[in-house]
Amino acid sequence: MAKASTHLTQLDEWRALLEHQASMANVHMRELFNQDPQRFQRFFTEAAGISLDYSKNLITDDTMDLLMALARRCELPQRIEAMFRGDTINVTENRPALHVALRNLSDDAIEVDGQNIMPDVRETLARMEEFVWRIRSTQWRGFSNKPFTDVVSIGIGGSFLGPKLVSASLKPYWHGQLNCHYVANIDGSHITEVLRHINPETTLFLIQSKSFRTQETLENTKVAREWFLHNGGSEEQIGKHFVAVTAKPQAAIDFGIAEENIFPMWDWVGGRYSLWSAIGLPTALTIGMDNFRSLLSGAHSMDRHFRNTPLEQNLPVILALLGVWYGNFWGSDAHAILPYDHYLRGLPAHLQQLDMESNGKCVTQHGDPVDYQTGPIIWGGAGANGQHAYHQLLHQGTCLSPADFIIPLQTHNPVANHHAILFANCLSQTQALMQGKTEAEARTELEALGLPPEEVNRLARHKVIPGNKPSNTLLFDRATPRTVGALIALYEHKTYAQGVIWDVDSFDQWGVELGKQLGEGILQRLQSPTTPGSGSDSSTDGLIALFRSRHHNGH
Ligand SMILES: O=P(O)(O)OC[C@H]1O[C@](O)(CO)[C@@H](O)[C@@H]1O
Repeated sequence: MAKASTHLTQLDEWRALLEHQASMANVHMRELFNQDPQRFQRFFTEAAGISLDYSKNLITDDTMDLLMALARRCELPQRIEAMFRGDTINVTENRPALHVALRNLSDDAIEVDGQNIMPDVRETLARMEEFVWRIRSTQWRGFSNKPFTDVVSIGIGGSFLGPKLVSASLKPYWHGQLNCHYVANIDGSHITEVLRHINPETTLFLIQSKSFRTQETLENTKVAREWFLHNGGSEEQIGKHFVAVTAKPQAAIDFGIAEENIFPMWDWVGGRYSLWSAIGLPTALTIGMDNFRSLLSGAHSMDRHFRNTPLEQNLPVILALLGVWYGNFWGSDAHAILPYDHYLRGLPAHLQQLDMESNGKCVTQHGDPVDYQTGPIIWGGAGANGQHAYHQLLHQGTCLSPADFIIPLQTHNPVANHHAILFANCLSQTQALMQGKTEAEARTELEALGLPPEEVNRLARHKVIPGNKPSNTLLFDRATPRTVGALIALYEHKTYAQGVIWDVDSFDQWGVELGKQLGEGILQRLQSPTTPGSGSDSSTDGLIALFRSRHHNGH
């Protein structure tokens, strides 16, 4: 068990980091690079096909030593082992978090309650394999005997973001005849827009819900079912077109899904860690099972790295500790994810759920309030697009948001000189963030343009860029199933490692429940004028009345 967290800020290791930060407060990264020509080599490491340059951070060797000491004091190596061993690390839900078992390609057994879970994992993979083969080879067809052309995955949160990200990341590996769509939102426009473009005869619906009681997913499934029945399908043919993935098979059966069309999930997989399970079926259908297994093997090599590599060379641990450094010692409360790869543009959205749902916590795993910052706001978007939008704030704004720049060395689409230009853009951003531009440099530039002295004086300060803004550069050869698997697993482990330092339960998500509870009562009041419950608060009452007034008026 980790050090009791109310004392985290009292630890000698924590205090040492506070003192060290004070000594670093006026150091500029430019100087650090000037002083040490080996800085890149010193702060560069690789694992599982992913390279990490973390030299453009506000760190010295001492910083890393002190961060590693904190990690050891928080028993990070023991906690990593506890996760792989299947200990009950999700303490509030009283279960392990064993997404690593889903990609365990070794012969090692992994036990939950004394039972080896690997046979179930392998059997499910074999079932997926057969199912994927039957659909892709057109053995399994729609009700009019036509091969499937479209897969619609209905799910939300972890039952949506992970598979959607992987499908999009691996678009070059898609089956030419099979299109994949995702429906998540309860906003009726989402499913309307998807249904508008597909044919019920050739569409397969995958209902993805670990709990099988998520409102958005169940309501969208009802709409899909009605649409199917009103457009040529019949009750008897539902079995050909509706498949579910869930840890609650009875709920899916009660809902009308045929028992043989249900793929299992398990309590020991968290929703946001579930893309490696049968929740990955839409991905497997689009990229094929061989590629899906390569995805798992990429993640598995990152797992082995995380488990077996000393903290000093451990990629997820390094990223985690850098996040702790900025969040807890430099006052940063945001972290940007900037993939310079069109196919990986969904990465910020997936990592938002992964990180913010995992570490957005204000009590420790023992239930004590924390007196330090936990998970940051994760945000971001595709580069180079962001350079023409929010990078201004990164360069000259007042908030500190360290950023991960993520870029492949090679592209799947060598169009003209695009990849070299993209790469240059990525590097120029990290360089600009690091070195900035001094007032003297700004003046020299303006003078070189021949501007009169008063114009130089007026503009120089606006052109100053402070620099000293931290970034990581993550590289891999190309977005292949293996590298994408390793990259996502890297962030999963980073998230867990930070949760260990902050002593939170990274695998529960009680915070999302209150909105769901309140939503039920509000829905009743929106729909029924006789439902009591007014007087909750004037804002909510007023907004409910406004909605009802529009609906009474027939809008
Ligand atoms: O797969 P389910 O049970 O439908 O849940 C979907 C998502 O909802 C959440 O529980 C949050 O509301 C996520 O953790 C989960 O990924």
